[in-house]
Amino acid sequence: MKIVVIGAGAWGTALAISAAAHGEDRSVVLWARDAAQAQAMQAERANSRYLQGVRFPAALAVVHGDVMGHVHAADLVVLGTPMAALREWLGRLKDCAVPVAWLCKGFEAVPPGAPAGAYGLMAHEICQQVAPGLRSGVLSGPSFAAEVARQQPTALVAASQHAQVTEQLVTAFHGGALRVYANSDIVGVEVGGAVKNVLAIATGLCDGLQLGLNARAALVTRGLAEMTRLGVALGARTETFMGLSGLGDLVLTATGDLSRNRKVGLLLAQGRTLEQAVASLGHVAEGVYSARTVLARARLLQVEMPIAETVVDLLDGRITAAQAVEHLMGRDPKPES
Ligand SMILES: NC(=O)c1ccc[n+]([C@@H]2O[C@H](COP(=O)([O-])OP(=O)(O)OC[C@H]3O[C@@H](n4cnc5c(N)ncnc54)[C@H](O)[C@@H]3O)[C@@H](O)[C@H]2O)c1
Ligand SMILES: O=P(O)(O)OC[C@H](O)CO
Repeated sequence: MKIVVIGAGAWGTALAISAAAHGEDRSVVLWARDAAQAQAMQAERANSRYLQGVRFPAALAVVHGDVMGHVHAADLVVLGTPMAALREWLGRLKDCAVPVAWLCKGFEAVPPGAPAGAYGLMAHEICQQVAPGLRSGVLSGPSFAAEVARQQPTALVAASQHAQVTEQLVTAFHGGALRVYANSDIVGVEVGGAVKNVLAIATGLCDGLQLGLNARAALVTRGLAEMTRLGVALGARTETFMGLSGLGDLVLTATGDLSRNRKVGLLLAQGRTLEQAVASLGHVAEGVYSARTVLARARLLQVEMPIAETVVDLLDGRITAAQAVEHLMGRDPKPES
């Protein structure tokens, strides 16, 4: 099996390492956008910018430059870029006969200056728009890149409307320290992966303000209710949110200190500006870019998402961290649903 991974950040690299480390009959090509980074990775046999101390297996080759020759010879193409680059790449791959899966977790950001009511799309919706003939899907679930690169046990979920794509993802990545489950509910899997990032900003803020473990459990639980309400309104199945891409990824990202989204909340609680917090990460924190779209889509569907709304108000500078807490605690009593 030949797997091509496009995007050599933390997650693309970790999965490329993992796929190359198990199975004898495979080759993995990792495409890096940056020539200098590609050269450094080729020389060091490691990605020291994003995953220090992890050596590349022999079956992993790093390439740069024209990727289409590799793409057409592949059995599976994996897009490891952030959400912001997905539209561009799906456009480039639109006539590709090979199955394509993305790893990004988010909703497309609302472009600056967009008219009121404008909203971004989920990854599979972008694909339907720009590459409707592509056999495509998503690989998601609770997974910190550093742990996967070190071959620590991890469970993922592959989702697609095409069974052949989920089968290719399972063949490519299931084995060794990775378990890959299949799910046909791509809407649920993508909503879970996007909304947990927004909620992790909220729990980071909560922990940074030292509000306590009770408060964090309340945020995670009520956050799961928000995520599920939005997902079901968008056409997802409720049970998907009890799975790896719902509860699983929410618990990991909201409580695990390896999370970049959680770190944004922690830094905001320390009084850093959003620009300072984002600049200090050195990685993408998708919740920062997805939050407004999550809220815009919820509003269009008349879905109540008070935690996401509070995160958006905070990110946009309309409220302070202290006011965010007052906002959530000052809400009227409600039935638990
Ligand atoms: N890091 C994780 O633990 C993890 C786990 C699961 C999912 N994800 C998701 O995977 C996606 C990527 O995350 P990451 O952690 O690898 O990000 P990262 O910040 O570590 O790296 C992003 C990479 O994407 C590359 N890139 C940016 N724009 C590009 C473009 N137009 N074409 C090609 N490459 C481009 C950058 O050069 C960089 O190498 C995000 O959506 C994230 O939510 C990350
Ligand atoms: O570091 P984060 O917050 O982008 O989270 C990484 C993964 O999505 C966790 O599953």
